[in-house]
Amino acid sequence: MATGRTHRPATRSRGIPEATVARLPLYLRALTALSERSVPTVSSEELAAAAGVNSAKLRKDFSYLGSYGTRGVGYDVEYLVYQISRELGLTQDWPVAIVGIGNLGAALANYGGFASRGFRVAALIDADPAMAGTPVAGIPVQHTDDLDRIISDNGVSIGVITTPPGAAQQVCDRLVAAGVTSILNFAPTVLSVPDGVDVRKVDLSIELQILAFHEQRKAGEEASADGGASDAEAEQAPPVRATPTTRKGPDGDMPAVMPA
Ligand SMILES: NC(=O)c1ccc[n+]([C@@H]2O[C@H](COP(=O)([O-])OP(=O)(O)OC[C@H]3O[C@@H](n4cnc5c(N)ncnc54)[C@H](O)[C@@H]3O)[C@@H](O)[C@H]2O)c1
Repeated sequence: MATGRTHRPATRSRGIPEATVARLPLYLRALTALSERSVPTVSSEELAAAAGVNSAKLRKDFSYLGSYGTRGVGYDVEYLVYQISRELGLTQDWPVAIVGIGNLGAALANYGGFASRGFRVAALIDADPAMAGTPVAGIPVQHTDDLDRIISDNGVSIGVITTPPGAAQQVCDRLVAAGVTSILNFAPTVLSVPDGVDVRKVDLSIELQILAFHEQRKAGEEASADGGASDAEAEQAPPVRATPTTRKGPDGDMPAVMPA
C-alpha cells in the first residue's frame, strides 16, 4: 500500500501560493458569469464581491498572474477568463475516471457541469460484475479487473473515488499504480498516497455538521436575547458557545472540497 504525505507545500513551483490557487476557481466562476452577460470589464471591487473575496486579496492574487488591470477601467473579463483557465490547466481536456458507480458515482457521471469546465468523464468503473456493460449517463460501466488498462487507454490522470469507505484506499492504490496522479475522494476516509499524488476530499456531512454548530449557536444567542432559558431548561440544554467563532477559508467560507 502506498504511504506518505497527503499535502503539497504551501507554495507551488511557479510561485503561486496554494491559497491563491484555491481562490482562482471562485474568480473564474464569477468571471464566467460576467462573460456570459457580455460584460467587457470589471473592477476589482465588483469582482471581489461577486467571488465573495476581499478586494485587496483579489488584487494580490492577480498580481501573481501578472494581471494588474487598468486604472479607471478595471480588468478585461475575457482576458482574465483565459489567464485563469490557463493557470488552472483548464485550456486542455482532462479525462476523468469515476470508480464506484452507485448513487453518488452515477449522479456525478450524470452531472453536465464537468464537461463545460474541461473535465470529460472518460470511464466509469465498478467492482460489481452485474454492472459491467450497463450504460450510466451514456457511458458503459467497466469492471475493476480492467482498471489498469482503462486508465492507460484513456490517459486518465484524475480519478474520482465514490466507493464505500472500506474500499477507498485499495481503489486509490490501484489508481495510483495505474498512473493516476490526482484523486478526488468522496469516501469518508483519509487516503495515503505517495509523493507526487494530490488528493482532495469532499465531505458534505462535515459541512452540514459545521452548519449545525452555527445553527446551535444562533439558537443560543436568540435564547439569551429573549432573556435566557429557565433554570430547568438550562439544566437540560447542551452547552452553547457564546463566543463568536469565525471559520474562514480562502473565499471566506470553508470550501466543501478540502485537501486530504
Ligand atoms: N462526500 C460526500 O459528501 C458524500 C455524500 C454521499 C456519499 N458519500 C460517500 O460516497 C460513497 C458512495 O456512496 P453511495 O451512496 O453512492 O454508495 P453506493 O453503495 O450506492 O455505491 C457504491 C458503489 O461502489 C461499488 N464498489 C464497492 N467496492 C468497490 C471497489 N473495490 N471498486 C470499485 N467499486 C466498488 C459498489 O459496487 C457500488 O456500486 C460512500 O463512501 C459514501 O459514504 C460521500
